[in-house]
Amino acid sequence: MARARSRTRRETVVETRNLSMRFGGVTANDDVNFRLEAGELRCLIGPNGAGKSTFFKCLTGQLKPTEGVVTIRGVDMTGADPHQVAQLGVGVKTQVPNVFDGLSVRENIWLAARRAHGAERAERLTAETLERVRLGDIRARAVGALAHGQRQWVELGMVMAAEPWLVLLDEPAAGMTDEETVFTAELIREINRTASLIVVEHDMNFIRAIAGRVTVFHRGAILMEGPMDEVSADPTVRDVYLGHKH
Ligand SMILES: Nc1ncnc2c1ncn2[C@@H]1O[C@H](COP(=O)(O)OP(=O)(O)OP(=O)(O)O)[C@@H](O)[C@H]1O
Repeated sequence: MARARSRTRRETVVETRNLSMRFGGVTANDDVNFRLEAGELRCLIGPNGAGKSTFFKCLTGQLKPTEGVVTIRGVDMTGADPHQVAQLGVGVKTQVPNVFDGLSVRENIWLAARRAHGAERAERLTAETLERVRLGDIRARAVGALAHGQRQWVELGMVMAAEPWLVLLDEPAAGMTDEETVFTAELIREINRTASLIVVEHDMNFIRAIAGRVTVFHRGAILMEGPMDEVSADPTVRDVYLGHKH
């Protein structure tokens, strides 16, 4: 019996229990109970100020929740530092750029690979990653001289080169053109072949393109979860986005 059950319920890779985060009088997250299963690609959506980024930061160690617990693969990571989260094999891309502008595309990706792996493997992963993010032709260019979209792909490449099993991305398609957004969605689906993902995003077309499950935040709490089609057709979700219900 136990065996049959474990086959139907996949491993929980991220869980929060009764997570709340307050900034003075502002409740940014309010009693959030969240669960991500192995292999999932989950988007966090919701109107401005709904609490998505705050929740994301509680998962990555950028913020320590006021109340509640965060576990990653069953390990209590509540209030852990970002580097402790990274050490578990978690790849994180925050809204704040995390590249060395003075170094080349290749050097940035190599550094990320080398942080996680030995020299030989880092070399191989760097070459593979440059292909995957299609930046091979500009590998020698300084990252500081690149266009916005290319910089974002360098950062995604840095996440990929470490071969994480869990990836947390905050607005990976922000400021991109439609064409760039399409390729970014492709990259994310590719990452999902070997990693579970949580992606905070605004762009509805992008969310449809990556086609994962969606968790809708509203006023710091989870309003609804499900496939994008179901969620976007839900009258309450539509009202929240149009600002009818406050
Ligand atoms: N450091 C902070 N100090 C005070 N209030 C904050 C802080 N960070 C977030 N907040 C508040 O918490 C609430 C949730 O903000 P959060 O940035 O998590 O929302 P969001 O859903 O990510 O919004 P957006 O889509 O605009 O990024 C907002 O009312 C915001 O003003």
